[in-house]
Amino acid sequence: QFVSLRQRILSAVQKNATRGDPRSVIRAIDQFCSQKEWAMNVGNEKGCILDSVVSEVNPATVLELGTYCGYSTVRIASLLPPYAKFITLEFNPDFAAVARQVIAWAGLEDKVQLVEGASSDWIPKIKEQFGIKTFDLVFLDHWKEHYLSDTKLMEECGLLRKGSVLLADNVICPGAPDYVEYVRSSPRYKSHYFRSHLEYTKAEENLWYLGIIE
Ligand SMILES: CCCNc1ncnc2c1ncn2[C@@H]1O[C@H](/C=C/CNC(=O)c2cc(-c3ccc(F)cc3)cc(O)c2O)[C@H](C)[C@H]1O
Ligand SMILES: [Mg+2]
Repeated sequence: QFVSLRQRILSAVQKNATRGDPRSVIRAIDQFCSQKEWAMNVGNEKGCILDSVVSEVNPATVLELGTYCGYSTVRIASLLPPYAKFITLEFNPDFAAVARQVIAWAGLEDKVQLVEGASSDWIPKIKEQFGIKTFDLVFLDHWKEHYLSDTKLMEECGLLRKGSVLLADNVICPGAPDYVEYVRSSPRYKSHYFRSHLEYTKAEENLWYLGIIE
């Protein structure tokens, strides 16, 4: 019978990764996606950039928009200090179900809260529901046409402060031009991009790093 790509990714993790070992989970997904089937995980090249930003920011509060199969969720959660609060939003129940199992296989279910629902519904409720004032780090990797609206929504909800870091995947491919235009022309943001490649390919890509300066 038909087995979805997300199920095949989960099976590859359960077959090849060691329970409780986040790095082996990441390796298993990267091997599957580079040798068997491409999937839109952030991948190892951009993943290393993500790791360095997480380590440098050393965030007490993190928000991820778009969990997908949990690849970047595992990368981020494995680097967080014990007191950190990490929320990842995923509105597709099938992806949420796979991501929960990938996160659990890595032994990180206590480090991250996977919330099933749309960012636009949940961002306004985060303060009261999770007792979070502002986010030290936000990783944007959901539908690209929602990067801008969700960033504005986070601003309006007072979830961003001076020093908050927004890290956005795919600003080149598939691209988020309105988002790039907005943050580049806004005096509130100091932006910087990390040159990289689209996951598992040689195509040019950037991770877009934004520091909020006021
Ligand atoms: C209310 C809606 C918004 N709120 C939302 N709230 C919660 N969850 C949301 C919201 N919007 C979406 N999601 C979830 O996030 C995930 C979606 C992720 C989307 N990612 C891409 O499209 C992409 C494409 C390529 C790519 C590159 C080259 C190619 F040739 C092909 C593909 C590469 C990449 O690295 C990519 O990340 C997940 C599937 C989806 O259910
Ligand atoms: Mg992406």
